[in-house]
Amino acid sequence: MMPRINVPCLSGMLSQRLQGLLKATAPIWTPVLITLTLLICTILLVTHTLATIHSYQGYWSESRSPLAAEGLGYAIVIDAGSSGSRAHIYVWPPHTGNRKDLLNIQPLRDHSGQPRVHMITPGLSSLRLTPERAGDYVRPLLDYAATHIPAEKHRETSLYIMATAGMRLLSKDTQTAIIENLHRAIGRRYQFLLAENNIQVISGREEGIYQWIAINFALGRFRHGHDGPTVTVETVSDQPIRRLETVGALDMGGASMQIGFEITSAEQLKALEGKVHRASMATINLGCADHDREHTYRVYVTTFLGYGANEAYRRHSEAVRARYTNTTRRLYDPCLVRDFTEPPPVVRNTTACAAAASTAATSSSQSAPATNSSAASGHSGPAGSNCTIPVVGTGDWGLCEQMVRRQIVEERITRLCEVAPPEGCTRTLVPPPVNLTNVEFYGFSEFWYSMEDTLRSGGQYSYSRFSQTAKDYCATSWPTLLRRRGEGLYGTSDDERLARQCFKSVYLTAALHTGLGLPRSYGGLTSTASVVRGRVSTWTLGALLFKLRFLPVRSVEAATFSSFPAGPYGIWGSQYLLLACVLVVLGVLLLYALRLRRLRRGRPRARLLSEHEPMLLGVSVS
Ligand SMILES: Nc1nc2c(ncn2[C@@H]2O[C@H](COP(=O)(O)OP(=O)(O)OP(=O)(O)O)[C@@H](O)[C@H]2O)c(=O)[nH]1
Repeated sequence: MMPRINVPCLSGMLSQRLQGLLKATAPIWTPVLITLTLLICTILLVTHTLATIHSYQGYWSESRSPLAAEGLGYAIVIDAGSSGSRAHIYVWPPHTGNRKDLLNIQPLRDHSGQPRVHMITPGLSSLRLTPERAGDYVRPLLDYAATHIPAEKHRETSLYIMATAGMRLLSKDTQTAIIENLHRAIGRRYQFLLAENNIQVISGREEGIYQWIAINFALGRFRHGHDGPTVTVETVSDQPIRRLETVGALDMGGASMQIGFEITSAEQLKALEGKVHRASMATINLGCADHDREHTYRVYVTTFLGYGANEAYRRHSEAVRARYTNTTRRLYDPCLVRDFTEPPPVVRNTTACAAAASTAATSSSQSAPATNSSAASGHSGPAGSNCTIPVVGTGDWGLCEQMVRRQIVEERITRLCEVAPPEGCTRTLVPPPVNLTNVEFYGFSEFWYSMEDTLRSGGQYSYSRFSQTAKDYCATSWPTLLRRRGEGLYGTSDDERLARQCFKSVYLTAALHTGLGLPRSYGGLTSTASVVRGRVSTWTLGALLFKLRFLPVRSVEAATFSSFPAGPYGIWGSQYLLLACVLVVLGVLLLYALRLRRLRRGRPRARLLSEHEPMLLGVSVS
């Protein structure tokens, strides 16, 4: 008779059969499972280790890091500006290990707590005719740095020389000649790390970005948390982010001026549509990972080459001299302090000058009153065909303001391209196409020197207060100013600062209100020295933070390398992985123990069951 199979019972029969099978084979599969789990974990960990070794090696070979594996890291950044070069020395402790933190880079300080900075004048661009003298030029700066950085650290101390507007105004060939000579001379004499692109003429945009980073770092605006003014940022990801509000940076040097501020709203972003403005946008990621939105900032940053205070003065001065006619005996400049006589003007060889020179030569009574510097220069009178008509200050704030404002407005239309794009041509002093009145700005360099040095009006800016102080200053006669300086009123201000302070004060306000279009009632500007709330805020610090921004993640990897490798999700990703592996192994072990216990307890029942196995399997024979 054929056996009859009861179909509805099939699945139950099978599962019971499976259970029986599992029970029977439990002592075999549990150790196999454990071994497999351990094997997979080992493979994963080895893969991570290899990946980490790879990135670790890449790091050292790629940047020849200035980061000391333990102890302090050092770097030297030379700001080679148009008016002089300054060596800044920076130092930082090992990274905290938290990927969210930037390196805690600080200036090296002297015993009184002042940052160690050494300055030389004139600017690096003064080597344009003698580039072979680059080694002699930079030596005082590097000797200074070498003295203050421990000798055993020299080999791991990166040296950066970043030249700004003065060098930007030179031809590419001249720039290259100076840079090559610097490389050769430094390589011969010093041990500092000097990669090929560590000596650079940086763009105005870069300078602006670095200044923006530096001030926000100094003010703690890159911190996490909401212990300060916050803002909703709509411009870095699909979801708005709430974080600390950053401030804008205004930097007026001798030859150029930079502005940088964060674009936070979609509305501002829309206003910046169009090629020219898009070119002024920079996306800065200060995080450790490529797609780190929390640390990504969209910054509007632009530079106005030629709109530094000294270059602006040079053009203003030319405009004054352009009023020269055959009959001019002396020229008057409302922007120079009253009764100051400008040393003989720039050498110009025009027919009119030649005529004036010969006229002046025949009239000793008309020769220029010599000032200290003009006498020293040996050009206190007419010199052949050179135009040496004196320019006398009248210290008239109102007239000067009119002149300077007109200069800015007219230059928007007429200024020729002095330097190849993208730096020069289109960058006349125009307002950015977004409303700046709600932006808080910090002003550097001339914004500080011109407000504070002689006028003692640094800090919170107010047009009415500042212009009144400056108006009084302009109208003070030159001999009175000299006497006051003798009494210690103007600190270390030299003749040039005292004499041009009137122009610079006017220019500063015109740059803000006519150039950048800020209303005179605007009160959001704070001019500041290079130290803000005890923290340094020079652009060189921003440059270093930016250049070393990937060091934190690498140092985390490096620090944890010997104990446990970091994976693609960092050290925490790897730790989670390890934890998961351990939990799985523990779980399997527990299961195994429970099984063994139950097997031991249930052995007689198992035997009993096995006696009835055919029935339990649902096969009945009829
Ligand atoms: N009073 C005072 N004036 C300074 C000092 N350093 C520079 N200046 C003057 O301030 C102006 C701007 O100088 P910097 O900020 O050094 O600008 P720079 O780097 O030479 O100029 P760029 O190349 O355009 O960036 C120049 O006219 C300098 O003469 C300083 O320490 N004190």
